[in-house]
Amino acid sequence: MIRPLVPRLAIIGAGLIGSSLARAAREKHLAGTIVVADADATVCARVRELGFANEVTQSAAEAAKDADIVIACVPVGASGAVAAEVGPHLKPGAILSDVGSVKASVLEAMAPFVPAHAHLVPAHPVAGTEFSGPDAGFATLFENRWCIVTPPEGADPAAVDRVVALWRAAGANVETMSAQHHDLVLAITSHVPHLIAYNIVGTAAELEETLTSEVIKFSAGGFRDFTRIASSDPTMWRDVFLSNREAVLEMLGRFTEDLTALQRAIRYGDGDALFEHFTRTRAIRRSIIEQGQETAAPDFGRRAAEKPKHEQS
Ligand SMILES: NC(=O)C1=CN([C@@H]2O[C@H](COP(=O)(O)OP(=O)(O)OC[C@H]3O[C@@H](n4cnc5c(N)ncnc54)[C@H](O)[C@@H]3O)[C@@H](O)[C@H]2O)C=CC1
Ligand SMILES: O=C(O)C(=O)Cc1ccc(O)cc1
Repeated sequence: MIRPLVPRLAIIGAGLIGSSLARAAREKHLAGTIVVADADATVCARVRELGFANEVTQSAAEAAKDADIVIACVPVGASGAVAAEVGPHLKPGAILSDVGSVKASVLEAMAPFVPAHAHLVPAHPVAGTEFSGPDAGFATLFENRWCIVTPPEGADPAAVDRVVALWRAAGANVETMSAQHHDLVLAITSHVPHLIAYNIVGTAAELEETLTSEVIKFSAGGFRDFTRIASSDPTMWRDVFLSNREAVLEMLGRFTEDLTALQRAIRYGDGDALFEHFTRTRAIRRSIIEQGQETAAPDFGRRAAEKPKHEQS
């Protein structure tokens, strides 16, 4: 029998990302044993019904015992608590990782709890949906998507290689960078766009009653896409903005300045400025499509086949 990539894989948090990773690991035979822990008893019961784990427990500590790789798949604000719980139970050579959308603060929160005989190798699969919970996951979520690995300075190269190998085997393309750089890039590519969506949908919801109902009735194209993003999990996104405060504020500052420039062009009827701006942004969209990361559909990076069944039309 071929030895699996990870003899014992522990996944802490069985929501969208944790359950997708467990499903991918199961379908692709990446782990000898998949142990799933979730603090929520209802989630544990559902994971047992769905059957993508070999063992299910409410105790992260129990799941971490004897595990080769432990991956925290919880909101970033809970990653320190998970590290504190599993840290004392990590065996020599074990790797603690995560999937959080923010990296520097997660590294800072988890590092103090990782014993000298274990390794901390954080990661972020840049793939997801607006849905949460164990039913929302699917095995192909990471297929041909990026996973960014952010090893701390002096990380053990063999431990980093094992995390990279796991994500590649789950279908992802992997790139390595510092946690700080990750947070700056993701602030503009993911965090600020989510904030814009939350904001515009909030603005529409607070218009006069008749106008709001027309917004809902005629919502198509742009606004409809924003409502999808703005329905993402409130706990997860609260934690993202509180954890990546500096980078988000930096990018929001630049965004606001550029928005003011567009506002001025509209006010003064500067068609050339608007045309030049829209031409530049169109080119960016085209280069994303050419790199094969996006379909032409306005769907924030997801291909139809990657959507959960209930979403496919
Ligand atoms: N949703 C998305 O599209 C993406 C999310 N991420 C990151 O993945 C992480 C998880 O996100 P989702 O899977 O969407 O969340 P989710 O809300 O679907 O699942 C999180 C699970 O963690 C459990 N949990 C919370 N605190 C816990 C604790 N202390 N111990 C054990 N279990 C605990 C919850 O009960 C829940 O079942 C977040 O850090 C998020 O930033 C990364 C990429 C995409
Ligand atoms: O649903 C979408 O469009 C997303 O953007 C999903 C997503 C959310 C958070 C991440 O850190 C990565 C991907």
